[in-house]
Amino acid sequence: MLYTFLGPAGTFTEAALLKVPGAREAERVPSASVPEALDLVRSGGADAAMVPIENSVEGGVTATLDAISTGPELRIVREELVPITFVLVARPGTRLEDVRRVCTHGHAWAQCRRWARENIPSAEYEPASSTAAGALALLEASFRPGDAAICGQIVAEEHPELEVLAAGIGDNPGAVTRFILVSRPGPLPPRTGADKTTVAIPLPQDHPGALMEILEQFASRGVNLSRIESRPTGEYLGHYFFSIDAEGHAQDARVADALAGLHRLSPQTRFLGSYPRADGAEPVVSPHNSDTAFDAGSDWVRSILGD
Ligand SMILES: O=C(O)C(=O)C[C@]1(C(=O)O)C=C[C@@H](O)C=C1
Repeated sequence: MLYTFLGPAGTFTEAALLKVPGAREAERVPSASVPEALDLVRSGGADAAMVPIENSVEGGVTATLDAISTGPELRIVREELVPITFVLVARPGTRLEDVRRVCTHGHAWAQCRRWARENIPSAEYEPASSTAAGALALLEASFRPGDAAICGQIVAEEHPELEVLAAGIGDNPGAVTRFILVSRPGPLPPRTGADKTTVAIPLPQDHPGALMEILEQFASRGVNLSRIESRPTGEYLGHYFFSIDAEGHAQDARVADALAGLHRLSPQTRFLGSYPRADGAEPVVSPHNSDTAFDAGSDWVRSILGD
């Protein structure tokens, strides 16, 4: 297996990848951005990519939601949850009161905003493609005195040339980011009973009540949703798709039936995968939405038709 991930080494995404059994021993190639990681999988340059999808404080990672929902098809085969804690690093000799510019990933900055306002009020934010990329920029020629970065502790441990000015600087101590492992389409990971299914559903145009009808496909089959977000398709103003995580596997009859309903409503619906939940939580399924009940319903209809 050859894995890629949002790099460079030391990102939270790499920490998520290292949780995958066998990934520590496998070949791992960092990518500079989420679209680059996914394109490397599409082109066959990597077998799978680990990318962030959702943070408990800052919400969806739009770069991922957009890049997996357009272009050649990909499939999510696994998810990982990583607790997020941040440190502020700088070149040795920099004091907290000297910090004028903080380079980091947008999601990291958003999670440390309150701390930054209170502790480094004159610091400006400089976007980086990842937390580790922001920290490594401190070692480059573009460095200016007063520069600092927000990253994970691991980056500071790997780079003694950087000093930790403050630790535990996240505004929400329980912050967690969810990451997905993405492959080219292939056999689905087997159903475990504690699974998730992800879909991207373009909202049909000139169809009053379309969103309600989409949600009804899940509700009427007792399928719980764990995430729903709207994103512009980019085609024209006002055209959106919904990115949805539902509890269950496409091999569950209630989920399969909901998917068929979605396709009827919005034929461009994209199936993005059924995969085991990282927290192992099993959904509560009422008896009338069980596989047995769906089978009994189909058998009954077949008997009416004389099949
Ligand atoms: O920059 C990193 O270290 C990442 O892995 C990306 C990312 C994100 O996209 O949210 C992951 C977790 C943290 O919330 C901050 C940044």
